[in-house]
Parts: sequence; structure tokens; C-alpha cells
Amino acid sequence: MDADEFVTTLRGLSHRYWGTHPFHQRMHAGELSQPELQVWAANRWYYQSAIPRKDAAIISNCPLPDVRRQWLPRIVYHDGAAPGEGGMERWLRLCEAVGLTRDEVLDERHVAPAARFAVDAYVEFARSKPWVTAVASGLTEMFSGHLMKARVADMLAQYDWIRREDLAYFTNRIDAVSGEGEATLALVVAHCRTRADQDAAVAALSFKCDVLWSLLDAIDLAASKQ
Ligand SMILES: O=C(O)c1cc(C(=O)O)c2c(n1)C(=O)C(=O)c1cc(C(=O)O)[nH]c1-2
Repeated sequence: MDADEFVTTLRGLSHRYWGTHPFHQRMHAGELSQPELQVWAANRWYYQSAIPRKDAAIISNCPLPDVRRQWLPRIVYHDGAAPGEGGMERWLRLCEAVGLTRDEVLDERHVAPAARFAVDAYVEFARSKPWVTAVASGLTEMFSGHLMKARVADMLAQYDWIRREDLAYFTNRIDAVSGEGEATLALVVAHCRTRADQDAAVAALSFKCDVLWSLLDAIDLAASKQ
């Protein structure tokens, strides 16, 4: 495929993205109870906490200093440059805003088995696949900016007990993905040189859509028991 066709094929997977998942639809429509939002926040914590390990696995498999240098800030973004900073900290504050304690999030007591299984599969994928294939799996970020913008607006409009500062994770992340999404796409296009590499990248993005969808299926089921 030439670069345009390759990018079009990757973007063509957007219909499989978790933006249209029924749980997200209910969240955006204001139909979730506070206990259901707690299930969501506590389970997504497990995803958030796995992302730096996933990115470290990509770096460990990559022999190219330029790419490692480009990827490294992602780990610091989530872990923070110091304790009490960074994306994971902002997610924990969101958990507290929906009424969870830090302890009950950090000890993972609310993490559903299928949520754990889906997230662990993503980390294992990054450990076991060529680095560029694992990078391609993160291209769901291309689809996430629009969704996160809608999420902030809809949550503020629909849940009057949620304040803008509670959603700092997302407002901060929206800015980060606009740059990272394009840079990641450029990296994947530049380093997938054969048709086999390109097909593996498309399959990786498809796999990641399945990971996210499965995570939300697990959350949906756990929330329905509230
Ligand atoms: O809220 C969302 O809908 C959403 C989606 C995604 C995604 O599409 O993978 C990520 C995030 N958020 C996110 O916050 C994040 O840090 C992130 C990292 C990655 C990744 O695969 O490396 N995806 C995502």
C-alpha cells in the first residue's frame, strides 16, 4: 500500500473504536449512576496503570535510539516527573471525585477479571510483538481526541456533581493526544516498509479496538450488578 492507502486503512477501523460502545453511550447521555461511574473509574484505573508498562515494553524491544527517545516521555507523562504528578495521579483524583478512596482503587479490589484479562493482553502484546506493531496498536489515540472532548462536555452537562477540575485527566490528555496521535502515525508509516508490516499494523490496531471494547464489556457487566 502507498502511504495514503495505508493511513486510510488504519483510519477505516474507527467504527470498531469504543466510542460507540453502549456503556459510553449511556455515560455520555447522563444515564449512569454514581456507583456505575465508580465501577468505570476503578476498572479503567487498571488500564491507566498498565500503559507505562506497555510503553516500557515497546522501548525494551526497540533498537533505534531516536524512537526510544521519542517514546520515553510517554512513560513520564503517565507516571509523572515526581510523586503526586502525572496522568495516573490525575486519574486517581478522578476516582476520588466519583467517591472512591485511593486505597480501594490501588488495591484493585473492584477490578473485574475480564477487565484485567483484556488489559494484561495489551501489555503482553507489546512485550511479544515487534516494536512498530506494538506502536501501531496505540493508534486508537487517533480516534480518542474527539471522544474525550465530547466526554468532558457531556459529563459536565449531565452530572451536576462533577466539576471541571475533576476531569483534569481528560482536559490534559486531549492536548497530549492531538500531537502524539500524529507523531505515532508518522512513525508507523515510516517504519512499516513491507506489506506484511502494514498488515501487522492494521491487525494490531484491530486487536487494540478489541482490547478496549472488551474492557468496557467487563465494566458494563460489573456496573449492571450495582
Ligand atoms: O479516554 C479514552 O477514550 C482514551 C482512549 C485511549 C485509547 O484510545 O487507546 C487512551 C486514553 N484514553 C488515554 O487516556 C491514554 O492515556 C491512552 C494511552 C493509550 C495507548 O494505547 O498508549 N491509549 C490511550
